[in-house]
Amino acid sequence: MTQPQALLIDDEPDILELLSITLIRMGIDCDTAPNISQAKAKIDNNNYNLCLTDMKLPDGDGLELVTYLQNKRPDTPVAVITAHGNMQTAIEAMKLGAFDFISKPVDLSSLRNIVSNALKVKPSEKESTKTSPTLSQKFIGETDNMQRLKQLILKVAKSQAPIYIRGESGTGKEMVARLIHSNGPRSDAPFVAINCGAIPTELMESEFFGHKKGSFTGAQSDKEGLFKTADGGTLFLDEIAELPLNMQVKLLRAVQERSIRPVGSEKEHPVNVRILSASHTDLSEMVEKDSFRQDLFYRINVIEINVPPLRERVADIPALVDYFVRRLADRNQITPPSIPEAVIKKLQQYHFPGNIRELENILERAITLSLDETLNANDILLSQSNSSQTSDGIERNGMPLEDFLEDIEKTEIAKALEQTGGNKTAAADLLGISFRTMRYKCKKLDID
Ligand SMILES: Nc1ncnc2c1ncn2[C@@H]1O[C@H](COP(=O)(O)OP(=O)(O)OP(=O)(O)O)[C@@H](O)[C@H]1O
Repeated sequence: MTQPQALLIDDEPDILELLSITLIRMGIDCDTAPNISQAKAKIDNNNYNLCLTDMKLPDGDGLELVTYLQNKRPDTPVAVITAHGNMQTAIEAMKLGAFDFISKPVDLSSLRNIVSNALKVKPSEKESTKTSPTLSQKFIGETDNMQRLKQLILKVAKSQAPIYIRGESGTGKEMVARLIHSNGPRSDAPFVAINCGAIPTELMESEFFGHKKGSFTGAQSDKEGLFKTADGGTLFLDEIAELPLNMQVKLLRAVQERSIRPVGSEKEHPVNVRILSASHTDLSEMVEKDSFRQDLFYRINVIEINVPPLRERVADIPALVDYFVRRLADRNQITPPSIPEAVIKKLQQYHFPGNIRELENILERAITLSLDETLNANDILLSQSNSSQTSDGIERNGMPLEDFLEDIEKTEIAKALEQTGGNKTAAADLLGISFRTMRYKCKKLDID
């Protein structure tokens, strides 16, 4: 196998030497350039496996090279070297397509991580939505917006940029995060998902960063946090809007410094994780209301991905139904029932507040209850709980508004819990609220 080749661009000979020595020790051939014009000439004539560029060069800035490479050599990963603390330039470079960034003074172990991840990036001709098995077989959707989403997943999978995935409950945000991980250079390392709304506030810091034995009552032994578990891989922060403000500060620090400090420890530990996050609430609105930190939002939202609700891609319903029915039949060891057009029509007219997860649940219930070889439109039970008719026809009868609204809330929650067999997470999805809100409301309204 031929040795990989890297182009290093910096006007400071000492830095070029440090970078070269580190990369040569990793078995990489190094070529160097002191400015943008020489770098461009070399890029034109060589197909490098990796470029590393300083941001401040005598004849321009590194962003120009990032753009140049995106156009000329889109398969060559480029990482930028930024002045310490200059997060803004690093984020701008990643938005333009840089693979990752490293700040000065260059930390050699971070440099080695970035370089080895960059060398694992596969060129795009070998990766397309057709050839990626998980994308073509498990991520169902051929409508234009889903095709664009699949292309975007493959593109961002190659970079290390933090991604924020936005979409209603049950649209497939976690699936998108898993696909970004499995199609990228970290795919052999762990993917760790955390639901930020499901961790009790008092345990959050220890869950994220770990703790030392004896650091608080109940800490009977050292514990590794989720950042450490995800080391080398991806950490997926689901429902990030649920993070309390004090944890937002700590998360920002960990993301910025790329290191963590377990509760009760004096020492910082470097970690190498890619952060993906998701939420069904509008984080930018929360930033405006001061309930989400702007600096954290800016840091995690380098690239935003929107997952469309199911009602905006009804043309995908037949393929999704086919996929889920086969999967459910396989799981239950039965022959998949046939699906008449009337079933598809009924589903396509529904508004799916719980999106794909709700579709899956509806089909599961229908298959479990129906004993026929053909699913009947009557087997498809659709929730009324989110329809606009909910409070129509209900008389307030002089009841104070607050009590009246509580009554409605209680009824709707009870209905959703009944539909999901008492599963609070699924019921929260059906109602379009977070698990944490669900837990809070159940407690407040005295629902078991
Ligand atoms: N395009 C798709 N093709 C097939 N299955 C899908 C697709 N999108 C989502 N699913 C399935 O739908 C279910 C819900 O997806 P997922 O958990 O990723 O949604 P989510 O948006 O993260 O939900 P939540 O907001 O509750 O965290 C999962 O079982 C997932 O496998």
